[in-house]
Amino acid sequence: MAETDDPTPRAGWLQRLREGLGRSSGKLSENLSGLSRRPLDDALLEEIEDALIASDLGPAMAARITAKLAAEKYDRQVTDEDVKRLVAAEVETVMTRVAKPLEVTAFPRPHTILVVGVNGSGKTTTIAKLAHLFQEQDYNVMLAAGDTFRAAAIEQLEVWGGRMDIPVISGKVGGDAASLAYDALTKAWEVGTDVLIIDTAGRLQNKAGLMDELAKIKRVLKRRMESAPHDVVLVLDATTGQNALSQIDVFKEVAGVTGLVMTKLDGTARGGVLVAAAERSGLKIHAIGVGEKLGDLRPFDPANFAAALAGMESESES
Ligand SMILES: Nc1nc2c(ncn2[C@@H]2O[C@H](COP(=O)(O)OP(=O)(O)OP(=O)(O)O)[C@@H](O)[C@H]2O)c(=O)[nH]1
Repeated sequence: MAETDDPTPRAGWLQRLREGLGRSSGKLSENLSGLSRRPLDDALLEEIEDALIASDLGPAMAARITAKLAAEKYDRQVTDEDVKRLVAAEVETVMTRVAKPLEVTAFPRPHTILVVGVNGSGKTTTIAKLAHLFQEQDYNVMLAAGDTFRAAAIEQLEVWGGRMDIPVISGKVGGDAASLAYDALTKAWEVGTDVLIIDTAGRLQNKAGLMDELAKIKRVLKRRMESAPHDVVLVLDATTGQNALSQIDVFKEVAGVTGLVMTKLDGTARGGVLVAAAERSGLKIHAIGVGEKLGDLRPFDPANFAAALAGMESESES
């Protein structure tokens, strides 16, 4: 498990973001390399479009970028840098529409966040990282170990809570997740906690069971506090590529997801999948993870993400 004392200054984060997305930007460079040594014509435009699709940016974005390139450079020499600059600009435009860091807005408190996703997506560590972000903003946080199916998930959350000095409400393995969530909300309300983050089970193999369980959790939370949960956050593992996209569809259906966190962008050359996920689902992107340490998950910043994905220097770095 990762360490907790990880202050992550802003420059350090930009460096990590760039390193984390290095495989993805490297793949884009590789796909584009050697393409731009002749004047831009229809055949070259098609090759560039294919290279962008092969970089997981999705066909719609690839088409828009090549259309812009044609408008700017037809019959003229283009460089890889010209294409990357357009990729960065287009990705930034699309991602700016969906970028929305999680905010503590509920009044009265607690702001209640339900976290959903398949096992192994990085859900538990993401909860710890989000808690860390809220602590950095001086909010007090409580966690609820609502993945009652697995002892390891409960223990892992308790360990994180202990390290960060955050209370963790947990129950027995096999216990009722909804009543645990209700107890946690009651407790958080009583002690004046700012943010309650609730873990949930992620067994997609039993879709109907999962849907019932998540619906029940939401129902009982509402019984205690009509506006809860204030966010239903889906954690996606970027390394699962296209699978991540189909998980969005399932979890939108079973859990009424309101926003996304994508983890493990450092472990894949397919970082473009976040762009495809945003375009396809229209869901808000709250944060991205590029490593295992607490400071490796930060609120989503479209300009820096776009620049890192395209392998360009971002404005804030220059
Ligand atoms: N490289 C990398 N690893 C990550 C990231 N986020 C989480 N992980 C690792 O992914 C693994 C799974 O994370 P967990 O938090 O245990 O995932 P989970 O979804 O709760 O999975 P279960 O506990 O198995 O249900 C752990 O080893 C994490 O350290 C990330 O952004 N980058």
